[in-house]
Formats: sequence, structure tokens, C-alpha cells
Amino acid sequence: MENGLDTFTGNLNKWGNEGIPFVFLVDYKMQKPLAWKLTDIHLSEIMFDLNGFSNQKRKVDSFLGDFSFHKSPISFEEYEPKFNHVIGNIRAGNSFLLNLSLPTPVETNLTFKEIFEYSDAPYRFWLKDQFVCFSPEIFVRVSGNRISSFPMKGTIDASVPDAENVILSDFKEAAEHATIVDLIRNDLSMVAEKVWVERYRYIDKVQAYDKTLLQVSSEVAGILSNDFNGNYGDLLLHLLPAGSITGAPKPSTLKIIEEAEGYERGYYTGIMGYFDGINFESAVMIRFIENQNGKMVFKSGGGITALSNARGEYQELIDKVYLPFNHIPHVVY
Ligand SMILES: C=C(O[C@@H]1C=C(C(=O)O)C=C[C@H]1O)C(=O)O
Repeated sequence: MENGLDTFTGNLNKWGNEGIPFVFLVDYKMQKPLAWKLTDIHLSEIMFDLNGFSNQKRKVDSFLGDFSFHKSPISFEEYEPKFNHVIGNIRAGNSFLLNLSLPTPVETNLTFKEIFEYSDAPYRFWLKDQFVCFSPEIFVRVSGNRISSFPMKGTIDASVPDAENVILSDFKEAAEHATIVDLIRNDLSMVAEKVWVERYRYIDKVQAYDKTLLQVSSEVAGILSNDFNGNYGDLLLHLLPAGSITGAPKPSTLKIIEEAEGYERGYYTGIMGYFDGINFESAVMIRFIENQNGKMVFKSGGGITALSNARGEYQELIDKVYLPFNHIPHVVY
């Protein structure tokens, strides 16, 4: 009998080869992948704006007004044993980079739909009754026979004096970034010929209502091998889960993530994307709020290496719990 993943992969391959536009979601564990032909999507169920490919644009001109936002992260005492489990495994040689994430309950007077409509992020998705995602991170883009991936690793508060230089010259951050770029080069080599690094460690600004974050990314590119031309389902099977939200090496790192996190990521850290009939593009589902029985849960994480310190990683996890609004008159905490 066909399982969900087989059907999903078959549909993406078929639609890709026939030039039929579609939109899709894949969860972290690839257990509940979903794909819709563009013509079958209803605004009452799904809203998306994926780098301009959209059925619902951002409400840039309208006024959001006051809103409340409150986060209740786990305590440092609860976080530390999880971090120590990861560091122990890194020291034992089972992983050299691992993305540790956790859920944070949040409260706001805004609805998931309002957060989608007013948020400012290059990749946004709203799935009725389930989640809203506003991601800054591209995963894979295919244009003609060129494939590119844009691993993001390295986050700093822009208000730190000389923030850009601080993060670019930080030894730990540089090592972490080099690792993720190596991993993505290796992953792309499975589906492409001639893989190269097009841009190394460029900075993106990510806007939250109370602060600006700087994020460091690189672009890795290659020439897509003929086997994968149009076969977007097969392509994703080779590349998922995305290296930037697992770590390396993937198989043993996945096992340690499972042990340390002790919760279900679900669609968080999966990917969302589209095919417009010509180009294929996908993004990593980070910056993500889920509906759990009427309560809002924000999921966030960061990369840990042998050089990481528990307080710093704990703070990064909390800093990433934000709403990405640009023009906010007043926030009530
Ligand atoms: C997992 C998350 O972020 C990932 C980890 C990053 C980092 O360690 O700097 C940056 C982007 C993401 O690939 C998240 O934001 O929830």
C-alpha cells in the first residue's frame, strides 16, 4: 500500500514534469507531507507568500494597532541538562554540530491569521487551525539546471556594538558556519554535478518588533543532474531533513536530537515551497507558532558545537521567539 510520502513524492515528480504549479509542506520527520495543485488551494484553508509567490500579500498599508505578546520559556535549570546531553555527545565524537530546539508557550491577543497578514518575512505560511510560519531562511532553489541552497547559521542582536564585525570575526561562529556549508556541499553533491560556494558568510537583517537580528548565510550552488530535472519529489527525498536544522553528521545527530529535545517538532524545521511551472523554491520552516488545543506554542532553536556555552544558547533560543512586525506603535507585554 502506498504511504503518504510515496504519494507526495509521486505527485511532485508528476506535476514537476508536467509543468503544473503546486505548493507543498514537509514536516521534520517526513511523516505528514502535503502538496496541493495551485488551482485546488482555498484562501479559507491556506494562505502563503513565498518570496512573492502568493495567494495573500502582506497588509503593508493597514494599521495593526496595539497588541500583547508574552513568552513563557522553560527555565535555564530545565534547559541545561538538555544542553549537557548534546555537549556530552559532541565531546564523544557523535556529532560536531547539533541544532537543539524547544517549544515556548506564548500568549497574544492576535490570531494566527493576523500574525500571517501583518508579518514581515520573505517566506510566510498559514495553515488553518494548525500553524503560522514567518521564515527568513531559503532552503533550495532550482532555476533552469542550477540548484542553490542557502544555509543560515549565526545569529546576533544588531544592537551589539559593531555587531556585523563581532559575528564575522567570532571563532566559534566561523567554525559552526564552515561546518554547515560543508554539510550542504556534501548534500548537494548527491543531486548535482560541480558544486561550489557562490557566496560565503553574507549578512541578512531580520526585523522583530522589539529588535533587529543579524543572521549569517552562505550560498552553495551546483548544476542539477538530469535525474532530478522536474523530479522534485526525488530531489527532496535526497536532501531532507535540511542540514541547518539538524547538524552533522546527520544520522547520529538526528538520534541525539530525539533524545535531548523530548518533544515533537511536527512541521517546525520541515520545509515549505512552491513550483510556479518554471522555478522551484523552498524555505526552512523556522520562526513558527503552532496551535496546540487552542494554545499558542512557538518553536525555536540554535546550533550547538563544542565551543558553545549553555547561557548563550539558552538566550538565543529565547531571542528567536518574536513577532516579525515592522511598524509597531505600541506593544503591551
Ligand atoms: C532552528 C532555528 O534556527 C536555525 C539555527 C540558526 C543558528 O544557529 O544561527 C539559524 C537559522 C536556522 O537554521 C530557529 O530559528 O528556530
